[in-house]
Amino acid sequence: MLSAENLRKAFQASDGAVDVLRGVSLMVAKGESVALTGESGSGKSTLLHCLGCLEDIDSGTIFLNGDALHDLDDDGKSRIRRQKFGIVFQQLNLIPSLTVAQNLSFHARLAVRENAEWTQELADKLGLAALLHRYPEQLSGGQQQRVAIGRAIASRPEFVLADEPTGNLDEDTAEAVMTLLQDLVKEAGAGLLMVTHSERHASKLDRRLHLKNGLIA
Ligand SMILES: Nc1ncnc2c1ncn2[C@@H]1O[C@H](COP(=O)(O)OP(=O)(O)OP(=O)(O)O)[C@@H](O)[C@H]1O
Repeated sequence: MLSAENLRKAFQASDGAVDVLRGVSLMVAKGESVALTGESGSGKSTLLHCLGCLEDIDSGTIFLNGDALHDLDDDGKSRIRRQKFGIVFQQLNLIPSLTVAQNLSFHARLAVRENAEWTQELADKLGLAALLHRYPEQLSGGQQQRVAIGRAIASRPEFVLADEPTGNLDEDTAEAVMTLLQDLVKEAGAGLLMVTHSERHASKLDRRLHLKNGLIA
């Protein structure tokens, strides 16, 4: 289970401090898929980054299956990120100099959990089997998004954090990619917290959390 209690996070911008998270508490169970919605600028990406140890919090607690993430130093945070989380970023962050196959197994290799059979199974399920030797720039937007999803799941994470994984895709492709993501996460028995602007996608997940004025509404 991933749980956060009273998370606070402010940024110092050139025009003053921005209080983004003002006491956020939430819980996502293992195997549960939860949508994170909220207006643009409400702090969805910030919350995801804080939960995934990519951004330091000002105060509050974050626990993943009993481990306190808020107490970890930078090395500890990197280790947890590698071992426990699969993260799909808004800007996919595929590595341009690596092939699709190498991108798919990149995080699994870092987590020392590379498994050729599982990676091949993912490539088949994601419709990437014929593209394994291509480079990211030789793929369509939807194909790149599927590689980013496969890469996040290849390391068999306990939790997948996805920041609008279907942004920039047309409705039909987005729908197909979403279904794949949900199926793969369920099959892996992982939890999913997914930022989305789409009512339709949010309604397909088990539950929804809505961020408003720095709090879960
Ligand atoms: N590094 C930063 N420095 C200063 N302000 C920041 C920084 N990162 C984010 N912010 C501010 O924090 C607020 C929340 O940003 P965030 O990206 O988390 O929102 P969001 O809900 O994900 O938005 P969107 O739906 O548009 O992607 C915004 O007001 C943004 O301007």
